[in-house]
Amino acid sequence: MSPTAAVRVRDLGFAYPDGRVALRGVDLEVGVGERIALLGPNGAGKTTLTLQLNGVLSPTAGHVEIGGTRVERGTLREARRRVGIVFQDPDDQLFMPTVAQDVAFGPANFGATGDELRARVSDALAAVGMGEHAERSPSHLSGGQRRRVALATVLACRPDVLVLDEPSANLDPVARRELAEVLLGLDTTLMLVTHDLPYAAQLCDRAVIIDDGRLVADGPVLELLADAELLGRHRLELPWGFEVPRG
Ligand SMILES: Nc1ncnc2c1ncn2[C@@H]1O[C@H](COP(=O)(O)OP(=O)(O)OP(=O)(O)O)[C@@H](O)[C@H]1O
Repeated sequence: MSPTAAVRVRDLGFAYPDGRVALRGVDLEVGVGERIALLGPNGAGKTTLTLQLNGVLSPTAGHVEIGGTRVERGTLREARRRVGIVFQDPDDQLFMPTVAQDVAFGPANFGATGDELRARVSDALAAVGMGEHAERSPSHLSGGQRRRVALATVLACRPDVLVLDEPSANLDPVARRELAEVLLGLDTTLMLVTHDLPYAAQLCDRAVIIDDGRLVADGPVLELLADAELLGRHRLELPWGFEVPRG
């Protein structure tokens, strides 16, 4: 057990208010700077797990630690600063009149002002290649551009852990590749929730499979993807013709 783990999830259980159990005894440790894919079929509990990391949802059993600090009532603000979640639908994250205002919103909320705030906005927009679009309305951007801006809104908060929920969904092949290049250029701890197994292979070293609220596999991403029987058991499939690169 590393004292410097970016994320430590201990025996985590969660049931929604209607009684549906979404997580059962999940243990997971993610090292600083590690890139890990969270794989699993629809309804497995992947999004529910990510929402526990910054306290949007609170566990019904077990706990989460971020950078060694337990996520609980008194540390929620800190957890939200440290863990940035990019939601699947960029429109959940964009609501201001301009791109720059959207990107400034998070860091301003965490206390950044003046030159510091301006630098955060321009750095985050430059990181996602959207610097030229700062004064445009997010609603006038393409889906791929909105996804980049949504990522910038989170990067501007300079999180220690970046969580992306289905970042490649609905992107054209060029936008998908460009987003991968952006993500590969970051040095934060990365947790990627995806059904896009080649994307997981490209971006991550390690993967876990979650099914029916349980963590059922954890290992090098290429080893997991090469195990057709394991994938089949958890309703995961590589795209036709995709060859798992030899690790
Ligand atoms: N607000 C909610 N109230 C009750 N049950 C919910 C709620 N949100 C999700 N669930 C249930 O919790 C379980 C886990 O859902 P979750 O969204 O975490 O799965 P997922 O692995 O992210 O799925 P997907 O790949 O489809 O996005 C599912 O059974 C789902 O129906």
